[in-house]
Amino acid sequence: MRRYGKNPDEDDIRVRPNRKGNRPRTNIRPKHEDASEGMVLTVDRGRLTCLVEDRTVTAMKARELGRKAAVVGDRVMIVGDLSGDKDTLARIVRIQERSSVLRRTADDDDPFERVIVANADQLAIVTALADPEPRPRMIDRCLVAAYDAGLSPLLVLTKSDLAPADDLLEMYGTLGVPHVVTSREELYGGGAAERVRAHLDGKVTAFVGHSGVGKTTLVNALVPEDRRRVTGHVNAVTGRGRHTTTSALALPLASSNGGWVIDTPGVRSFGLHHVDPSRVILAFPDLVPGTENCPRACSHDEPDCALDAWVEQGHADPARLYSLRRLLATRERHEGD
Ligand SMILES: Nc1nc2c(ncn2[C@@H]2O[C@H](COP(=O)(O)OP(=O)(O)OP(=O)(O)O)[C@@H](O)[C@H]2O)c(=O)[nH]1
Ligand SMILES: [Zn+2]
Repeated sequence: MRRYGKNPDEDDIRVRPNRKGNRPRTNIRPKHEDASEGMVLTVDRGRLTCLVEDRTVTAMKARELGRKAAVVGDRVMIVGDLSGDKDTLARIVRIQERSSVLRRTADDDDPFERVIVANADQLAIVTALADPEPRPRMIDRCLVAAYDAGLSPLLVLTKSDLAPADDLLEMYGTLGVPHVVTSREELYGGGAAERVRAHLDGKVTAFVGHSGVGKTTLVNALVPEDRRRVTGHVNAVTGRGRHTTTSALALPLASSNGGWVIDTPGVRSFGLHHVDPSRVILAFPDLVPGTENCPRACSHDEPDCALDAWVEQGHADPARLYSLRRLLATRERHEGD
């Protein structure tokens, strides 16, 4: 029997002639009052793994979302089969407003700058003290990305069995960046995992670091045993890690108060050309009042910048202004960034 009325389950819904002549639309839009909220854990070729309550649900983006991509850490509204059973596919119908976004820079593999992590609170910058040698410029760029995105930075210095941390700590002491020094032995026997965890509890922390710095070793010490990754998978031919995916992966922080560790494989650097000096300077509250007499849209690194006078008058430590300018200067890309 033919039924009338607006039933979204109806197969033969009549469509209105479309004046613009593009794809016909039904006047019945799907309703999503029954959607559940989930968190995106990882993305792989259009399939998103989401946590809905305590279930892991595979989902695809609904067409109505258009070009906007959901990324790891996103809070999304999902409809459809949310059982988490094998071979089920749910639909993401909305991406909730983000509290923060972290952008990866464009590179050879991908010409577009992209958001890689949403809603992180903190950026853990993982640097080895040796093998590979620390790269302060890279650390500075990560700090700028963190300050610009409104994330608090955390410096994790690994491989302390190979070299001391003093020089680096002196360099970053001026910035007041919190830090933890670790080694593989201390992570898996000593108290280093607990020391790192103390900075992560209850927060969403994105981990970045160059290949070989010991990020996998570190992350594995922080997440439940059954979520650990295999380390040392470097392809003998290409020299690259086996996991070439650019998607990050959210892992629960073991024995914590709802903390998340977001591992970001393949993130070599951040796009910084969108960075606004007026946001970076917010990480320097002692310098902010000194900018009152700056010219409009001051880069804080130009002859008329009022910060020189502010420091000369003794309102702030000159080393802080030096550090700010060092950070702002990393916005210009160099070879190897
Ligand atoms: N000496 C020393 N070696 C370490 C330490 N932590 C990790 N390593 C070694 O450093 C190498 C790289 O460690 P991974 O944890 O795989 O490093 P990663 O940063 O994840 O590197 P990719 O997998 O290439 O992204 C491995 O051979 C580790 O065993 C440490 O504290 N001290
Ligand atoms: Zn200025």
